Amino acid sequence: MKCCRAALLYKSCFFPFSFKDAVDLSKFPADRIRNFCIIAHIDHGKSTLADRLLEMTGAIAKTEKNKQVLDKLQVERERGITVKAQTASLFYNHEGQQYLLNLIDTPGHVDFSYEVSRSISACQGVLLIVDANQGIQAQTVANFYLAFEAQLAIIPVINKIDLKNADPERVESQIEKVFDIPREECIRISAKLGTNVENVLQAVVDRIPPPEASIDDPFKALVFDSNFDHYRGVVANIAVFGGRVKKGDRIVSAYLGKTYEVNELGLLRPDEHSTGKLFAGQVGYIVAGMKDVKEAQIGDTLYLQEQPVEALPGFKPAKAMVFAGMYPMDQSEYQGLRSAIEKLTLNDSSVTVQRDSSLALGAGWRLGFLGLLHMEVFNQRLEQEYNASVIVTAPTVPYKAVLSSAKLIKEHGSKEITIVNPAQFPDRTVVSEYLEPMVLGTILAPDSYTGKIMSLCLNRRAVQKNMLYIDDQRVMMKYLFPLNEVVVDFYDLLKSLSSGYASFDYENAGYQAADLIKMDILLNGRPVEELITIVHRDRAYSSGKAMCERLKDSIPRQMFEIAVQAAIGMNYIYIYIMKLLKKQAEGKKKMRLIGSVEVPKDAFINVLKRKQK
Ligand SMILES: Nc1nc2c(ncn2[C@@H]2O[C@H](COP(=O)(O)OP(=O)(O)OP(=O)(O)O)[C@@H](O)[C@H]2O)c(=O)[nH]1
Repeated sequence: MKCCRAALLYKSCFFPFSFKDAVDLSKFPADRIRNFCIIAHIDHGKSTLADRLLEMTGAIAKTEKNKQVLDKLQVERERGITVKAQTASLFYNHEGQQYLLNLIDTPGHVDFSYEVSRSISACQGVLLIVDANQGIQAQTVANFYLAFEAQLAIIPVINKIDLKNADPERVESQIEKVFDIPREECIRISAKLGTNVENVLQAVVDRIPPPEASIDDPFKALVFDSNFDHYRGVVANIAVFGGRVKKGDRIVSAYLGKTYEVNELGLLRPDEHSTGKLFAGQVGYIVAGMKDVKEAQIGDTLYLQEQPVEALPGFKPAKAMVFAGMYPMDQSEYQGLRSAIEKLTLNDSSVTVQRDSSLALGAGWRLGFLGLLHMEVFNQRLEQEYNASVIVTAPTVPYKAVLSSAKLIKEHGSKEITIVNPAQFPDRTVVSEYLEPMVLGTILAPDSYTGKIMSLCLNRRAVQKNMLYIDDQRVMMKYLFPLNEVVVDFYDLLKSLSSGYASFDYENAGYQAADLIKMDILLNGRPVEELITIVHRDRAYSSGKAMCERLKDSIPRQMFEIAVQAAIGMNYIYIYIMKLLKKQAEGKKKMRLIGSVEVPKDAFINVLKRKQK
């Protein structure tokens, strides 16, 4: 699917330039190669800058149609966000020399920061884009540290200087204060108009070191991304750290120890250009008959069968932070949904899938995602690309329980268990302690919103760790949050209470003991399987009441009276009786029948989203 779209794009936008005639890849020694990625807060202009760089180096023609060439997925174009990082090799002439610049586009949303770290692992430098009007945001800080810790060269680029309210002076001061980068190193550009973009290309050549890779070493490559193609199997994106590889070579995956024959390889411009070989320092794609993305593990090392090498240090696999059940609307659609989920996960190895079943919802799966946006995007892709209709249960974070029952410890083979399904939450009588995942959140906002933000954080059981003025008007705050409190709607609320000015990002911060309980929501006495949640005891009443109220607002009026209840075990903590007036309209939306009540499918997610009082 993705490849077909890529092929169409290629036809419509590729510059009339004969690639093979112009380039002999073996003539690109590593010292004329630069591997870099663009990192930034969401919407600060990465994709627009990438488009300009592609145009200026002749990879694509300059037309309106080519906006955001690297954002290939339908959901990316619709939502205006980048989900999956793409790679493009550019040829650039500088002071009489031709350079090969490998650009790796990265996503901006917090859920996809895992993609950012994998892109970084293939690079020696980054362009850190900051919007000239908005200044440094939470994701700018998070991305800066990813690059800084990986010891990459960092080129600060201040974008959107054409905007009326642009204040590059102020942004330069922020960059100096927060990142300790001299203001003279900042490049002011307008990616939209192309202003000064040439300076960015020059800086890439001058300031980013070439990869330390020698063609005389044995072949060694890092797999930093992979996609699945129905015809050819896995297409892995690799960065060659040493030696050379060509079509027909037999290569080994260090992770699995399996051997494969190289069928095809080449550069990405941004579409595939078969070159038949790749050399030290280059970045490109390789197809070697791998049938499953799990065979091309991100972070794996590839080497030649006859020249084994020590594996490169891989990097931590993505960890699912949000889990939810997915079930077909109708059990007769089970097979179709299974095949759709299989196909989508072939291309997204960060989604974890476990078979699951429930009395009310039948057979389905429990899926793990990097965050709520990741889950929503996955769901949207299932519906758009596979026409699948699914029931999604309340998202939950991975809680832990320390068991006290010898019988259960034996059954599970360990004292500590992870709970990804609230329906399987173990009772307090068999548990000595519950633990919840914590995150360290960074919030950046104008100081006039500080009071409101502090009370929102307090309301979410957060503890303040730090507060810093990054200039005379903007504050950076650090809070330790229970992950559960930020996962669903924290960001939406933060945005709305700060009129869109606050930004937020978080990183994992381990586990902490917490007083947790399982809460059921019932409709006419029937538990709603989608809405079982694990809550903090202190929050049970307010959260149960709010969920009941939102559920009643989400259900179309019915002929008869119904009860909406929240319960902990056998205790009802809140009851709401609805006076119902009219027959439910035959809605276009798909409904789920619970007891005798029809509930619209999207009601469940609305019920979970809390509103700020
Ligand atoms: N005025 C102005 N607008 C710009 C400039 N660069 C980008 N934009 C606009 O800013 C918005 C976001 O740009 P994108 O390039 O999609 O941002 P991004 O950082 O790639 O976003 P994600 O992929 O979602 O992280 C778009 O509406 C662009 O047209 C610029 O130099 N000037």
